[in-house]
Amino acid sequence: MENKVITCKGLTKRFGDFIAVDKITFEVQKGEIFGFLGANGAGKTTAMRMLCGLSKPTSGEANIAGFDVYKETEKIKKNIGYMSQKFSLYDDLTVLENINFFAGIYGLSDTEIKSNSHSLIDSLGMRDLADKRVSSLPLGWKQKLAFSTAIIHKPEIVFLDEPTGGVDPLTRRQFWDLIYEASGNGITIFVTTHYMDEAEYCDRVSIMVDGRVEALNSPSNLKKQFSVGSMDEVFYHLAREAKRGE
Ligand SMILES: Nc1ncnc2c1ncn2[C@@H]1O[C@H](COP(=O)(O)OP(=O)(O)OP(=O)(O)O)[C@@H](O)[C@H]1O
Repeated sequence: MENKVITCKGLTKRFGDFIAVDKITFEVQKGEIFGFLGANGAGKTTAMRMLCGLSKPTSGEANIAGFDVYKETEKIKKNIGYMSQKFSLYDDLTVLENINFFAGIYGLSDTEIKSNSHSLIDSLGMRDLADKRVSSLPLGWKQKLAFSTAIIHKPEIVFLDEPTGGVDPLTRRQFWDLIYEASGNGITIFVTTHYMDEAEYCDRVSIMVDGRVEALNSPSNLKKQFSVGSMDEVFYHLAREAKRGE
């Protein structure tokens, strides 16, 4: 169990009287692909912001890559990558400018930036697109580029908040090839999604309902636990109990 890179115990966030995240407890192993599911309003983003050191918990404990979420938020930020649908790339910069920008933000040296950015562009098969503005790329390409820039500093963990919103299943599948590659290189993946095909690709999945983690296991064990044939049905079974959401 020495390979735990995320541990949280009784982690809670209140907004006034409202308990957005209610005593969540789990551990994630190094290199694991951990799916963080829940209906709208279940508390995923609030929980993820605490784990990234962006929001102070009300109570409970959490340790990320060896650092405490109350006292060592700057160290956490240096050791993680983060990608969301809302915050990713600069549309008016080129592909290469975006890569260089994020590499700089993540603290890489000029020499590292030069060598990393060119090998990244090659590995993504984007050499012909290096000088194109990001605004001209299809969404699927933008997502792959955003993911690659989020891990350019080889973080311990990358947090992905609905990374593949709005693209078709084939493009999602291609995106997941990058996720598997990163996980094979020892990067832990913490991913929220509303797509149940993606839930099937995770090593383990937790499902939040009204601020609490109501189920946590591998997709195959969850299906056994709820005696159903798909993650869709597992999710429906739990989410229909939810009081929050739409
Ligand atoms: N700053 C805040 N002040 C008050 N309530 C908040 C605040 N941030 C979130 N909430 C509430 O906490 C609950 C959980 O929100 P959160 O955004 O974490 O859910 P989510 O699971 O990420 O949902 P979605 O899938 O829609 O993004 C919601 O009811 C939301 O309205």
